[in-house]
Amino acid sequence: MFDYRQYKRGYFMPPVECNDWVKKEYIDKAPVWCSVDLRDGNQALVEPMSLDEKLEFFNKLIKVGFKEIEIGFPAASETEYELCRTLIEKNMIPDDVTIQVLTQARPHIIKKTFEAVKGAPRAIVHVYNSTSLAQREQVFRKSKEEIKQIAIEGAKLLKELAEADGGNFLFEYSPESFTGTEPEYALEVCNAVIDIWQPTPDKKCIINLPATVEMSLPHVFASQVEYMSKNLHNRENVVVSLHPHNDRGTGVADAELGMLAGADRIEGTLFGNGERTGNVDIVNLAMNMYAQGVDPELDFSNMPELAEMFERLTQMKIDDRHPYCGKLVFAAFSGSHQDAISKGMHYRIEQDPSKWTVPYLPINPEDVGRTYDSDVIRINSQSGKGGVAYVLEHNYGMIIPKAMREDLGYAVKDVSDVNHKELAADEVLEIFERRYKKFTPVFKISEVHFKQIDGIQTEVTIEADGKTTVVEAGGNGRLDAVSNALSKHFGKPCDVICYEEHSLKQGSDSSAIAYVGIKGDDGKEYFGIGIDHDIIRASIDAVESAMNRSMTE
Ligand SMILES: CC(=O)SCCNC(=O)CCNC(=O)[C@H](O)C(C)(C)COP(=O)(O)OP(=O)(O)OC[C@H]1O[C@@H](n2cnc3c(N)ncnc32)[C@H](O)[C@@H]1OP(=O)(O)O
Ligand SMILES: CC(C)C(=O)C(=O)O
Ligand SMILES: [Mg+2]
Repeated sequence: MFDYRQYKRGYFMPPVECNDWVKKEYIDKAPVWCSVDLRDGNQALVEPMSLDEKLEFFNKLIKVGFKEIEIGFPAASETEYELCRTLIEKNMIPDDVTIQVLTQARPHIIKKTFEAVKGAPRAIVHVYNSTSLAQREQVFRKSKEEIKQIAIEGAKLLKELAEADGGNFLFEYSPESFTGTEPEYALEVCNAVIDIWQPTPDKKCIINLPATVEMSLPHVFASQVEYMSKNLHNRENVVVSLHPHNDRGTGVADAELGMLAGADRIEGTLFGNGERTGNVDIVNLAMNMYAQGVDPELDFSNMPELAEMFERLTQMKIDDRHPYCGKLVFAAFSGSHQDAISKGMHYRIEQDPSKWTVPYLPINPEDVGRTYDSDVIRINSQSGKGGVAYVLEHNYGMIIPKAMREDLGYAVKDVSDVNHKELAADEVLEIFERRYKKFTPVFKISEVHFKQIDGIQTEVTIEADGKTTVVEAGGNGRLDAVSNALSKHFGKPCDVICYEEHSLKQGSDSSAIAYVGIKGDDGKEYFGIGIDHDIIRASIDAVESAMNRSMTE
């Protein structure tokens, strides 16, 4: 049954209008980031991570720059508990990093959690209970007052056990399923918790507003967050945290608008792993800030390494289109995009290499450990001359003359179209060489001699149809003299309309490439190339190839 009438909107608007967040244009400061990869991410995996895998993940999160890391739900399993004990007992928690542990608001689970964090240099104990209408009615079958009592009792027990332990603990409370909870009621429960904890500037508490299930447009969530942020007790000593999930595919928008609405902290995961459609993707969020010139306070400069670790340990796959990280997110196959990117890259070098404004690429791929050569301009049947020229320039140092690009562009895309596949750089090179140099010729020039009398006089030895002929001709330069010799011998025009050359490699073994275009007797342009250590030889080869093309096409 595919019937939309069985559904209705399950969220509640705040009792008063809350839309000050609309007036803020962008996020100008990184929030406090809390990774929940090892808890929410882990609990959603087909095979939760082992102790060693979690330790590797933890160390990588530290390397990226996370200062708060929810390491698990210690009462859930031996592995979760052991991770906690290992990090504490082996002094693996850096001084500027705080671990966080999650517990239900149930006494035996809270007690077990405190046993797990005993001796931690610092720890956030995160307690939650569900407050939504659906869960109150269906799961707990309790009244609003009874559900509030669960939160109150949990909050009291946290305070009591922390005081008894004397350790360095901070508290966090989540009205789980906040998005399905009436905002006035969520506020009432959170304020009851704050009133118990009595946070101070030195010991703030965290109120975490989860979009446990994302239920609304992001602006609705932002209004709910603003309502909470404006009405929480002791607000200056409360860190308002968000924990968006991505059920509607707008977890990132929830987090961003929620920050505009007053949130100070974000809980999320790398690449958006997590329950169902995932937690909010912190890589995406942080890179969105980065791409607008705001310091995200996380370092994603080696995205390929991070992605490799993530895929290996979680056995999840990062989509090819995943923002800032997927294999294809910097790739341009289409001609007009390639042309603009290629021109934008040159413009940047000419104008100000310290600024990035290249069209179609929100960030410089090199910033996240990607390369221009293999990641950006890729060739298939949608590609154009600019892209093909870019590939040859960036991979082989060949600067294809403008006049030749269209002819080459169509030749390359035709191959891709016929074979129905992307072409790698070496395949583009092969097409280029086959078209302009390595094809079966009508004739060959086996010898050339020059004399400098009244300009240049030449003797060109031409081999065609099994015959060898020496042709004499003159010209105002070597290339002109050779093209005149060819024209004389074959009785066809060989007018050079384009000639460019440049060296290909630096150093003693440097070779040169020459590009020649001629106009044939049909008025069409034909191109050839020559590559040799001797630039004269390279240019003669190029005109020979161009003339041959005009006689074979
Ligand atoms: C949105 C989230 O991601 S929340 C985090 C979810 N993560 C997990 O659950 C992973 C780890 N969890 C576990 O390993 C287990 O659930 C445990 C070990 C914590 C508890 O297991 P169990 O004791 O078997 O109970 P279970 O999780 O099924 O909970 C059921 C009972 O706890 C109650 N309960 C569930 N959550 C809470 C809560 N946050 N606060 C208070 N009571 C709760 C339920 O109402 C139910 O009560 P009942 O026995 O009276 O019917
Ligand atoms: C425990 C809470 C914060 C949670 O994971 C959620 O509500 O999604
Ligand atoms: Mg969650």
